[in-house]
Amino acid sequence: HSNREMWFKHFFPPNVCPIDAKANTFYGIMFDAGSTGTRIHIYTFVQKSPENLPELEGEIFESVKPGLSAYADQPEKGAESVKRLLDMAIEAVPPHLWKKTPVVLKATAGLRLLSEEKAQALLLEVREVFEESPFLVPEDSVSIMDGSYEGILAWITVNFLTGQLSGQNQHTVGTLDLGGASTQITFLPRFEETLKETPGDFLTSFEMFNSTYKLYTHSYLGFGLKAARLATLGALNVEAVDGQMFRSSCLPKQLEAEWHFGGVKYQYGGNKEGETGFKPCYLEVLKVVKGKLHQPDEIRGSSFYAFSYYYDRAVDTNLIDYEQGGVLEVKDFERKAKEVCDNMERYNSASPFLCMDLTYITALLKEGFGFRDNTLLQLTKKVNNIETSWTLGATFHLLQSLGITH
Ligand SMILES: O=c1[nH]cnc2c1ncn2[C@@H]1O[C@H](COP(=O)(O)OP(=O)(O)O)[C@@H](O)[C@H]1O
Ligand SMILES: [Ca+2]
Repeated sequence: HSNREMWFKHFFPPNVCPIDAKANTFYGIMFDAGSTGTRIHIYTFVQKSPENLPELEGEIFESVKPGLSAYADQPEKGAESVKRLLDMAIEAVPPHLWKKTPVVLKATAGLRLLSEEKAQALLLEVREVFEESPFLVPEDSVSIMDGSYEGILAWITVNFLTGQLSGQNQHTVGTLDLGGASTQITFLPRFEETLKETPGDFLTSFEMFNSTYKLYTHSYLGFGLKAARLATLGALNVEAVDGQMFRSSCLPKQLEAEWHFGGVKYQYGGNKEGETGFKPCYLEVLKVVKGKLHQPDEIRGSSFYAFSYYYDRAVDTNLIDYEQGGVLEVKDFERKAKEVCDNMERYNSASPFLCMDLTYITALLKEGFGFRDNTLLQLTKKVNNIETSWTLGATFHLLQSLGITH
């Protein structure tokens, strides 16, 4: 007897308990093949009555590094990393539900940046792993996700978890996701002006939970934190990186090191002779973002939920607590960037990229999206113990398309 059945029996005498909790439990498995890692999210739902929406009961989460794109030339090995995670689902889902439990993998910017041929080879190998598993493999179960969906689905997740998608007075919140290779901004415009001023391909209508939302969303490929490092170093889209040394004023003066990303090896280092510190670093980073992003006026006055690398770098610099998260202003990132960049020796034990990363986040928020210094950012990793990731929104969408929910 599960805890849930005990919980029901607390309210109903055993003979009139209206729901067999076990018979109404179902699962969904969603893989996030990100540019820096692959993650499995196993969600448990309970349908308490046929009229109501199913309730999310819990999540099992596990991740591996590196991401699939690091296996660009060894697709079988990439698929093996997926199989190791899928084995967890075999343990977590009761055998009699395997056949009814859908498994889907969606890849993001890491695979978008690979050649079509290499990306397809990886996806094919993963599909074979899925076909050999006991789970339900829907059509198109393994694919590269469209960037606009990445933003929308994360927005659905956050607004579902914070209770904004149910009930009458909906005060939805905008979301900011900063991945390794791409970044997304998504919000529900409130002003007619915003809809008028926004390019058509930044607006997407989306139906979920019997409502239609016309969302502002865009995914900027190449503007993730790690892609931005390469852009700042001048190493993005460079053909022959071998033997080249990429230098930046955002790195410790004496540093010389190697870095692997997306299956490519880069050599990088500090400005041995020249300047280092926040000022020259900010100018370098500015070249990467200035004039490259659409700036909707409406966001200047609103607050946003921010996660992924916004969260990680805020934790690394003690701006927030790892477990609790917290509320920051845009200027807090700038203050930290100055502190780290102007005292690089002191922060040398952390990542050598800490100064560059914080400076990029500052420039992206201020000069990229056009946020104010005092714009509030709610830094969140989990809400009610569920990861804030597009994967939950994607699972709702999947269950809806399979007719499991409405
Ligand atoms: O389930 C999750 N919950 C919270 N953060 C996550 C989750 N999955 C990935 N992240 C964060 O996303 C960032 C990595 O981005 P990712 O590898 O997904 O690149 P991409 O989105 O550009 O493909 C890291 O900050 C990592 O902590
Ligand atoms: Ca991601």
